[in-house]
Amino acid sequence: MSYPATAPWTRGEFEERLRDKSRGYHIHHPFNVRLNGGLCSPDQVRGWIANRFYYQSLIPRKDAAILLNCDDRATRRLWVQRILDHDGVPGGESAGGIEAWVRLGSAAGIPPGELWSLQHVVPGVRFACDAYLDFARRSPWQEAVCASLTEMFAPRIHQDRLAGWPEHYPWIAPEGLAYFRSRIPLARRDVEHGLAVTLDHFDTLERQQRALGILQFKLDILWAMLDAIERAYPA
Ligand SMILES: O=C(O)c1cc(C(=O)O)c2c(n1)C(=O)C(=O)c1cc(C(=O)O)[nH]c1-2
Repeated sequence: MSYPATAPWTRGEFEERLRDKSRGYHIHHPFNVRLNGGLCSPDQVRGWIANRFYYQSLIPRKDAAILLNCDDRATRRLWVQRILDHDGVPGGESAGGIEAWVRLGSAAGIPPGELWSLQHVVPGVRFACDAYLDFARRSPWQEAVCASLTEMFAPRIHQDRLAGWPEHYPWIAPEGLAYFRSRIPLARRDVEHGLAVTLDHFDTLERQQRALGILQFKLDILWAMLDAIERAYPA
């Protein structure tokens, strides 16, 4: 039996190609390699935390843009949890991911007001994060879901931080690292859902190739953020 050259990849093959994109993840960026290898100065670590705060602060707005564009109730019911994970629920069990990031900043010596002021956010980081929010606003919701799939690769980078930072950066109070610990199960849960949406929606070869392009766009955002941070906080 012969298949036309344009037959879509099987689900397994498509997923493998998506996962293969890990090779371009920011875990391999020279700045991250130095950061998780214990080679960054306190100013560089603080610069990274303060700049990444902008990304964290936009994530729930990005997820709200997906909800706005999503006409599928079943998806919205699952997706709304992501906003609560980051913003927290008043009186709830967890203060939320953004608050946990603020605590990371405090543990590293950055007062909350200084983080919230965004005074340390450099233009390249701002542009990159804004591009992600803008993409989620303007694209079909399934494409924005696909862009979130860099989270497939995130548990490893969080684990690297948990494993290395206490020894490399003993001046950071250990309770500040709680954000990284909290994200590992949440990222796995999010990816399970995001991957199911992506494997269902991108069901022709052309669409599957588009999905790989979207994932590359998101990898580029994360990479460009570290390029900008590296430039702002030279060794
Ligand atoms: O620390 C990291 O390297 C990292 C990367 C990513 C990512 O790959 O987009 C996310 C996160 N962290 C993260 O904490 C997070 O909540 C998150 C949400 C999303 C998303 O696209 O919806 N990515 C990420």
